[in-house]
Amino acid sequence: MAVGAVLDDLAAKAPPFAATALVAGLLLCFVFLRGLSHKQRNTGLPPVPTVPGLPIIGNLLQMKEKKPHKTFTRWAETYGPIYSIKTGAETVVVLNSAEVAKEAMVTRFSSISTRKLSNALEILTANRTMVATSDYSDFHKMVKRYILTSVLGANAQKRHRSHRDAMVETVCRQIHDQVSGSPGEAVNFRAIFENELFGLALKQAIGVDMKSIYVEELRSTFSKKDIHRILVIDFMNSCLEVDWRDFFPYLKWIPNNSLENKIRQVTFRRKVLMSALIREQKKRIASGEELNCYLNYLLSEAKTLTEDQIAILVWEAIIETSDTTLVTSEWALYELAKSPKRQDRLYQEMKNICGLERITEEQLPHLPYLGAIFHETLRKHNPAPLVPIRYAHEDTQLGGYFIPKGSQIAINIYGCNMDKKQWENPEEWIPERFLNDKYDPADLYKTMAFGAGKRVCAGSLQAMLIACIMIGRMVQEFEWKLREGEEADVDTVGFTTHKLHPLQAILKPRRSE
Ligand code: HEM
Repeated sequence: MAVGAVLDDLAAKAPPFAATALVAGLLLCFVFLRGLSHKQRNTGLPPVPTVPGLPIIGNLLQMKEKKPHKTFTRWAETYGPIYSIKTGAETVVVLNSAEVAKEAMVTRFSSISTRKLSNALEILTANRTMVATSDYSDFHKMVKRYILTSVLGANAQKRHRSHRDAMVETVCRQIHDQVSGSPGEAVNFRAIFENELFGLALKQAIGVDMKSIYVEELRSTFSKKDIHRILVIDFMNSCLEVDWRDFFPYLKWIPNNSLENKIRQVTFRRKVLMSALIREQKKRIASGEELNCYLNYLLSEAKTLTEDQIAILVWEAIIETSDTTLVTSEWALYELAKSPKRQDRLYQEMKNICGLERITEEQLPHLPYLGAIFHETLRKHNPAPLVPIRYAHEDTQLGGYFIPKGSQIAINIYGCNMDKKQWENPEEWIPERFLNDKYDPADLYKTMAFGAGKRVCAGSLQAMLIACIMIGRMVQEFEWKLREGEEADVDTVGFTTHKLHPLQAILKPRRSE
C-alpha cells in the first residue's frame, strides 16, 4: 500500500475534532521532549550532516535506485564520509570511509552492537536465532563459538578439507567434459559451481550431499535443485522484500498481510525441509554412521538449544557457505577473462610454485598474486556491500559527531572500498595494488569486506580457501576469454552482489584431463 493511502485511511477512521486535538497534543509533547532531550544530550559535539529530503518520507524517494550502497557512495561525495538520512520516520547514519566504519565496528562497538532487522528479516531469521542476526549477547557468543569450532575455524576447516578438494575436482571434471563436448561454446561457470558449492555446504552442515528428500508436510519429494531454491534462493529474495512499516514503525499496527503471508510461507517451507533433512541425518547417526558435521556437533554439544534453534543454525551454515564465495569466484574469473595479461601472470606464478602439479591450499601463502586477485575482487565486487544494519542503543559519537540513541547505523563497505582518498582509481580492478609492501600478504582483512571487530565475518578463512583454490585451478586448467559482448555486463542483482547475468566464457584447456 502507498504511504499516502495509509495516511488517508487513518484520517478516515478518526473523528475530526478528536483527531485534531490528538495531533496537536502529540506535536506539543514532541517539541517539548525534543528540546529537553537536546539539552540533556548536549555533549558539545555537532550533529552529523544531513542529506536534505522531504517531510514525512525523508529521503526515500531519492533511493529509488535498487542499490542503496551506490546511492550512499554518491552522496558521500557531497556530504562527506558520515551523514544522516531519513527513511520515513527512521534516522539512518551512513558511514562511507574505513576510518569511521572501523570506529563504529571496533572503538564504539559497545554502543553499536545491536542489529536492526527489517520486519521480513525478523520472521525469516526466527527472531534473530542466526549468529549473523542475533544481538551481541551470551547467546551470540555461544553460537559463534559453535560454528567456529565445528565448521569455520582453522581446525574445523582442516577436518572438512577433503570435501573442498573433492568439490574442486568435480567442478574441473564437469567443465572439462563440457568444453570437450562442445568446443568453442561458452561455459556457464556459475551453474556448475553453484551446485557443487551447495553440495559442500550440505556436507559440512548435515554430513551428506542430499540428492533428494521426501517432505511429509508438503507431501512431495524435492530434488537437490529444489532444496537449494527453498533453503538459499527463496531466502535471499525474501531479504529484499520491503515492508513500508519498516520506515514508519508507529504504523506497525496496520496489517500488511500479503507480505507477511509471503514471508511466512518461505519460512514454513524452510522449516519443514530442514526438519526432514535433520530427521534423515538423525537416522544415520542412530545407525552408528560417523558424520563429521555441524548438526552432529550441535546435537551432542549444544544441550541448551531447542530443536528449532539447531535447525536455524544448521541452515545458517548452509546458506552462508552457498552464496558469497560463489559471487567472489565468479567476479574474479570475469575480471581475469577480461585481462589476458593478468591471467598469464597468475598462471606463471602458479607454474613457478606448483610446477605441473595442481595448486593446493598449503601453497596459498606462496602465491601473493592469487591472494591479491582475491582481495581486489572483494574490494571492487564486495558480495556484502552493506553490513547488516545496526543501531545505537545509547548516545554515542562517530567521526567527531554526536550520534543520538536510536539512530540506525548503515556501514557502507562498498563506499569504504571506493573511497578515492584511500584507493587510487577505485573503480578499476587492479590486483597489483595489494602487492605493495604496506600490505601483509597473510592479512585477510586488507579491505573492509569481512567487516571488523567482534562481529567480523566468521567464514573469512573458508571463503578465502575455496575462492583462491577455485580461481587458481580454473586458470591452471583453462585459458579464459569472455564471450563477445560480455565486457560491459557488470550489473548486479540480489541481496548479495551476484552478477546479473552469469559469466559466459570461452575456455581453452591448457592441458588435457
Ligand atoms: C567472500 C565471502 C564473504 C564475505 C565478503 C562476508 C562478509 C561478511 C560481513 C560483511 C559480515 C558482517 C560483519 C559485521 O556485522 O560486522 C559477515 C558476517 C558473518 N559471516 Fe560472512 N562473508 C563471507 C563469507 C562467509 C562464509 C563462507 C560464511 C560461513 C559459511 C560466513 C559466515 C558469517 C557469519 C556467521 C557472520 C556473522 C558474524 C557475527 O555476527 O559475529 N561468511 N560476513
